[in-house]
Amino acid sequence: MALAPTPPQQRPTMRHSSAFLLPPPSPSSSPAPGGGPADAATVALVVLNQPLPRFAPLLWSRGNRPAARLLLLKSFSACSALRVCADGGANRVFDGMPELLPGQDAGEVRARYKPDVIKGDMDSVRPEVKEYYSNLGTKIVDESHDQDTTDLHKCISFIAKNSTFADKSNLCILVLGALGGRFDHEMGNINVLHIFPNINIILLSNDCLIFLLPRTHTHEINVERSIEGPHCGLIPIGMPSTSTTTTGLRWNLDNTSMSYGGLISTSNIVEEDKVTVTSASDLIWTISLQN
Ligand SMILES: Nc1ncnc2c1ncn2[C@@H]1O[C@H](COP(=O)(O)OP(=O)(O)OP(=O)(O)O)[C@@H](O)[C@H]1O
Ligand SMILES: Cc1ncc(C[n+]2csc(CCO)c2C)c(N)n1
Repeated sequence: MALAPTPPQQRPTMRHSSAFLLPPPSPSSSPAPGGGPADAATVALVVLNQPLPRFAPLLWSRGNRPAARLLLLKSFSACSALRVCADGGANRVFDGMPELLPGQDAGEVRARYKPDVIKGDMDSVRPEVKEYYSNLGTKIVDESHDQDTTDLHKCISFIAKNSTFADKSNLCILVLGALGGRFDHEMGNINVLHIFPNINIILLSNDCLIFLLPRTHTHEINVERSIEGPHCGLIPIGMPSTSTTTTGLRWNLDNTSMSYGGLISTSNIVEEDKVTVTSASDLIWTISLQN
């Protein structure tokens, strides 16, 4: 017998925040308000084979300095506990980190930004990059036998199996370079959100971020208006939503149905610091990032 959907008023609330993108607080300032998935979350970083977003060094190295780590743990805890490169993503770290930090010695930067793992079908990582990181102790996981799942999918499976992240409710996976490239790859990356609906995965590019809002929860999205918005979208991918209700947007939905081929919410505008969303189907939330 099919279970009846949970009535909207009985769903637990899931809180989201992009506070992990804020510049690190200065030691003298009081902790940022924080909140959301990154609040006391363990963060894993996945780098894809796309130009590194400008905030890649910030997200990568937050956890390296003990003092900063402590401070951040109290505020928004965006320390990357595990850094995984999806195949050719390793080339992007090797080439891109020195480019993003031009005032610093390239060799020193390269050695500092060492991935923990390179995983994928290994048809894109350059041999010298693989050897360089392997010599520094990076774990290389060759899954060239699997030509049915994407490298991002392989990386998320790897992180999900890692015992450090036994408590999935406390895990936040930030995926760098997921958007703004080849459309088949972008769709594959968004599909991964639907394959792992119970893991908090955030797809990032320089221009926007995307995450899944599972239908099982009411969502409270704390908008960091100094760095994100105002443009946003709510999109049902894969199946229509018979009912979505929102607050905090210029064009709110009120028990409204959405479907591909019918109404979807694009070019919407965030009007309040907090946006709430309840929906009968899983939705994709996307918001612009300010440059
Ligand atoms: N142009 C792109 N746009 C968005 N995501 C990308 C793009 N290129 C790669 N990716 C992401 O980075 C991951 C690793 O990329 P890589 O190029 O190593 O994969 P690949 O399997 O060799 O790709 P393909 O053989 O289809 O070119 C991919 O699984 C995908 O998630
Ligand atoms: C129906 C179908 N379409 C495409 C592929 C190809 N493919 C999908 S993921 C992947 C690995 C990329 O690193 C490859 C080659 C497939 N296997 N099955």
